[in-house]
This record gives sequence, C-alpha cells and structure tokens, in this order.
Amino acid sequence: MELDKMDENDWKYHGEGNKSLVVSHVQLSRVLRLLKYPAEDSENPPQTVEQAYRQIQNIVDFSSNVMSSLLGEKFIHSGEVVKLPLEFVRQLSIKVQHQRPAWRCDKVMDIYSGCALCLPNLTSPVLHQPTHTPPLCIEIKPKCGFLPSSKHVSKDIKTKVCRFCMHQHYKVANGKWKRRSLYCPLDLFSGNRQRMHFAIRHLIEEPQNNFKIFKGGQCVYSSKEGSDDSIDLNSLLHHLRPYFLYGNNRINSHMTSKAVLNDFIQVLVNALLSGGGGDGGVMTDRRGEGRSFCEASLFNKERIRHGSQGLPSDSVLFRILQTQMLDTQDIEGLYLLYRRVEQHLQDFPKERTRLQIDGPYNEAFLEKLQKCPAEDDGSVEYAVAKVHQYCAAMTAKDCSIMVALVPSSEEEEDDDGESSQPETEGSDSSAQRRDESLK
Ligand SMILES: O=P(O)(O)O[C@@H]1[C@@H](OP(=O)(O)O)[C@H](OP(=O)(O)O)[C@H](O)[C@H](OP(=O)(O)O)[C@H]1OP(=O)(O)O
Ligand SMILES: Nc1ncnc2c1ncn2[C@@H]1O[C@H](COP(=O)(O)OP(=O)(O)OP(=O)(O)O)[C@@H](O)[C@H]1O
Repeated sequence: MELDKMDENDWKYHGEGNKSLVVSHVQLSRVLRLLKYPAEDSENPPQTVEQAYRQIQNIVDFSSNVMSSLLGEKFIHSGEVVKLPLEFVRQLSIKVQHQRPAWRCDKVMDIYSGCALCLPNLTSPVLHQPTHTPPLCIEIKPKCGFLPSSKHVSKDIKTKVCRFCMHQHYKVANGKWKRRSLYCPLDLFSGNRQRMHFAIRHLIEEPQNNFKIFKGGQCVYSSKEGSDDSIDLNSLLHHLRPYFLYGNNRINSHMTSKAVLNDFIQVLVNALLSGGGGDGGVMTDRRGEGRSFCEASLFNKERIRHGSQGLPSDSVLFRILQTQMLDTQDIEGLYLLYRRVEQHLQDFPKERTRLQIDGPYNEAFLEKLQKCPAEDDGSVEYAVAKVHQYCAAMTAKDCSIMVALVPSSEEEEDDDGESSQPETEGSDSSAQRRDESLK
C-alpha cells in the first residue's frame, strides 16, 4: 500500500461504531479506521492535525503497551498510524456516505487531519494456503461478564441482574432495538458449554450490536438498528451449510438446519474456550458463589449437568473477563476516586504530567496500573491508578472478539463427488482452523 498513491476506488465501506468509520481494501487484507466527529463540527476541524495524530497514536500505544499485556499479545492487533492524502480522504468520505446507516449520520468522518489507523482486515485473514471456500469471521461483542460486588453499589438489583440484561429494557424502551435480546454475557463467560451454547443461540436470534458474521470479508449476517425486520435465519443457514457438510470424516449433505446451527455454535464454543496453545488450566471462579449467574438469564440452572464453572486460563474469554474485573469499585465507587483526582488537578495543575493523566501509555503507566495497592491509602496516586484500571476494564467491556473459521485444505480436496452419508448427531464440523483476535 503506497500512501502517496491512494485511490478511493481501492477502498469500500466496511462498518462503523460510535467513534470511528472503517473502510476495507478491495484486494489487500487491510482496513483503515478513521475518526468521526459530531456533524455540528463538520464545518471546522475540531482538532489540529497534530492532535488527531496524537489521538490515534495514543490508541495504538494504549493497545500495544496496556491492553496487549492485559489481554495477551497473541489476541491483539494494535495497527499503526498513517498519514493519508487529504484529497483521497475527501473522495472516500463522499464515496462511503450513501452506504452509512442513517442513525450513524449524526457523526461525520474526519476529512481534515488525513490521519487514520491502519490494521489487518480481521474479517478476511491472509491465508498461507488459500482455500476455495472463503473464510468465515464471527464478530462477538460480549460486553460485561460479571456482577459487581463493590461495597459502593447502592442498588441491590445491580448485584443480581447484569448490566447488559438491564440495559435491554432501556434500549427497547427508547427504540434503539425493537426486540429484547435474551443473550446474557454471564452465560457466555461461564465456561460451561451448555450455557455458552445457550448464549450464542440467543446472539444469533437477536444479534443487535453484539454479533456479526462475515464471509470472505463481506458482512452477511447482522441486525439493522431500529428495524422491524426479523432476522433471516434461512439466509444464515444458506451461508453456513457448505462449511458444515463434513462431519466425522464423511459428507453429510442431508444435515438438518438444527444440526448445522448446532455444529456452528459448537465450533464457536470450542474457539472461545481454546487458547491457541499453552496448557490452559481452568480458572478458579473469581466471581464467587452466586455472582456468576444473572437472575435475568433464561438459562435454567437445573440444566447444568457437567459442572465446569471456569474458563481455561489461556482462553480469550478468560483474559477479557480478568481485565473487565479490574473495575473493582463499580462506577459508583470510581466516581468518588475520580473526584479526588479532579480536585487534586485543580489544586496542582502541573501534576497532570507526573500522574500520566493523558498518557503516555508506556511501561511506567502499565506498572502503576498493575501495582495499585488493594487498600485505599487516601493518596491521589491510588485514585489515579484506580481510574486507569477502570479505563482498561471499560475497554475490555466494550471490545469485540473476531473468530476466523477457515476450512482445512484436506476437506476441500475431498470435495470431489463423494457420496453423501446420513446425518448423525453431534458431528464434528468442517470449519476446523480457528483464530481469535480482538479489535
Ligand atoms: O454503555 P454501553 O454498554 O451501551 O456501550 C456503548 C456501546 O453500546 P452497545 O453496548 O454496543 O449497545 C456503544 O456502541 P454503539 O455506538 O451502540 O455501536 C459504544 O461502543 C460505546 O463506546 P464509546 O463511548 O463510543 O467508546 C459504549 O459505551 P461505553 O459504556 O463502553 O463507554
Ligand atoms: N481490524 C478490523 N478488521 C475488520 N473489521 C474491523 C476491524 N476493526 C473494526 N472492524 C469493523 O468495523 C466496526 C466498527 O469498528 P469499531 O468497533 O472499532 O468502531 P468504534 O467506533 O471504535 O466502536 P464503538 O462503537 O465501540 O466506539 C467493527 O464492529 C467491525 O465490524
């Protein structure tokens, strides 16, 4: 990719969140993540080029020096800041505008700084051995997987019903989504295969912002915000079926839809529990008795037959949960510490730099965050470390996992007219090579 010869025709709209818009290269496995600003600021650049560059460099530093250490280097892609020609960015902004969902258009793409974050395209991974069937990539935004136990929590309900499940009522009431999702993050993070299966089934039934499927880099399954349309499971099955025809070393062309879906979920559960190497001991459930089950979950506790209640310590879910649990105070306790920092900075503005309030996000920052004492000694250092731990925890509560499923080459070679076999329950899936990454 030559940065001085950028052509908007080589890029297409890929997706967006609240803070950034993502475009993907039509041939290379690359994406550009561009900042967004409120539409009111569109006439004037809200920050200088240097500030925008620094903002993106801070994202890279926070990712590579802080989140990467907390979540595990093998799960993180931090990317690099790039400086793009302004004319390219302007043309790109015009090109993608009509593909953007209307409800995201209260913000506009940054066309002033020319700065962007360049990352690998995790929805169309580069393969050592290209296969006929394009890779599938499943994006899961799992959200917060534990109930708070902080003494500062003032409402008892917060210790019984998780934030995601409570938030569902609010989101349906304010029209963001038409139907309530029955997904509960505590089921996904339980490490219990039945509960995880149950959680993923509900993600599929009502994906909202938490579940997307990409095929060869193209989004083929997701929710449309505010839309009345119910989700098209048949179209999903149409996409999935070719990947799940091979079970237990034989072709299974008469698989029922239920069996395809079960196999798909099974592969996802396996991917989420695997650690990509290492011994993967089972964690002790730090959430404690009763804290790992949300009262709003429809999963019937009686159904837990095989008692595994922990996540393997090298799994991506374990690392995310551990990082989320750096939020030990809950927002109610954290706010008091935040006020202590605020007051201190009002009294001693020059302390901002020493306390690394705005970074740099380097090793010293990580060390202070990790070595924060368990007990509050009343110091501003303690309060700052807690605020920074909270920021890392919030990042883990809002991150996405990208699971790439790549058909193994032997199975593709076998695909030359073998006779079909009757279906059996619990078959292995053909989507065998798995890779999890966080973005
Ligand atoms: O507050 P939540 O749990 O609704 O999460 C927000 C997300 O909503 P969602 O869970 O996807 O419906 C929200 O996502 P959407 O804008 O709804 O796609 C953002 O990710 C937001 O993060 P930020 O403030 O832009 O850094 C998220 O806010 P943070 O709480 O992570 O700051
Ligand atoms: N490296 C990547 N490879 C492929 N797709 C990506 C990549 N990074 C982001 N995306 C896609 O773009 C979407 C928006 O990106 P992202 O979630 O980073 O935006 P955001 O504005 O930071 O989100 P938020 O709403 O959480 O603030 C993602 O949901 C994902 O589908």
